[in-house]
Amino acid sequence: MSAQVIDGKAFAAKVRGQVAEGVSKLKADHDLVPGLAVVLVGEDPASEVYVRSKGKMTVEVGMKSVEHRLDADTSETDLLAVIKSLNEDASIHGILVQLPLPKHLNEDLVINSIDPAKDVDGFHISNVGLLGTGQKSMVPCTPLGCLMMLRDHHGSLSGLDAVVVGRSNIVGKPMAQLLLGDSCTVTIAHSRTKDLPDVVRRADIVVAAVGRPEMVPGDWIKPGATVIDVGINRLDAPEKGEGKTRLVGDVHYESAAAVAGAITPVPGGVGPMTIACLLANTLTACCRANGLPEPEGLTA
Ligand SMILES: Nc1nc2c(c(=O)[nH]1)N[C@@H](CN(C=O)c1ccc(C(=O)N[C@@H](CCC(=O)O)C(=O)O)cc1)CN2
Repeated sequence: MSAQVIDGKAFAAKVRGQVAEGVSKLKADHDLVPGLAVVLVGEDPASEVYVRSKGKMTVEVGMKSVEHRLDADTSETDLLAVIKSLNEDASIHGILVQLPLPKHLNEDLVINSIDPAKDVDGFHISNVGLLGTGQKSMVPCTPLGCLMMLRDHHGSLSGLDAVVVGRSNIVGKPMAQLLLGDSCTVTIAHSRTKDLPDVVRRADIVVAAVGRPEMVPGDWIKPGATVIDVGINRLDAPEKGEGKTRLVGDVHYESAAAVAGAITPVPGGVGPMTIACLLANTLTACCRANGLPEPEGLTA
């Protein structure tokens, strides 16, 4: 294995430390405490874990944490009423609705009912438009985390060829916008892209966010390229014992690590950066709401 492993867990801890410093300065200088509200509808086990972690880490960096846990059969009207009350609550600077939502709820309608200034996920249509036109916005947490790791590894990204494999609204599209903003030459590829291996082979930076376990093998990777694996796929692992599972990314780690210059592991790569960037966005939202300068190094 030759690639340098980009340690997302350690990087995320550093980002959370910077957020905690920013929070303590806000308290000392302005008597302000950023507040983050997380809304969970239903009992999806993975979502439960993520929401618990978000609440714990919010408190650890010194912010106010509020959780709204609603039944799986909650009506759209009731969910919108919760969001309206959070939009109007001056002690809340960030609102997040954990995804996926139960099927009977219209995800776009729900997300677009969040005050865009409090939309710390960056999923509101206004924030999507602002990011797409290069204006100040709230930036989706996972792509922001990837960008931070890439900037840290490369310094400047200017002129590099980047291929994003995946075209989701949550990761692929905003990731491409962020890389363009840093002057990369960006290709968005996906499962139907013609000659996908050759397209990926051109890239100095590969961001894999396609949601298919180990889809990108090492022989698609240009020697020395940086590989950011956004995938989190849980597979059965009978070799570890009955009922056991293991997590893999969208990249075949062993073969890719043998040729890449740098690579993020799964777990311990992009995943932990998602929550760290959520906290960074909440601090940013609080600063903006109060007309204060934004924290340095924590935004795009
Ligand atoms: N409203 C949102 N919903 C969802 C988002 C989001 O950004 N906003 N992203 C994902 C889930 N997610 C946060 O919500 C998230 C996913 C993964 C991790 C993480 O740290 N993963 C670990 C592995 C965890 C495990 O063992 O299962 C890792 O990769 O090391 C954090 C947050 C969907 N929903």
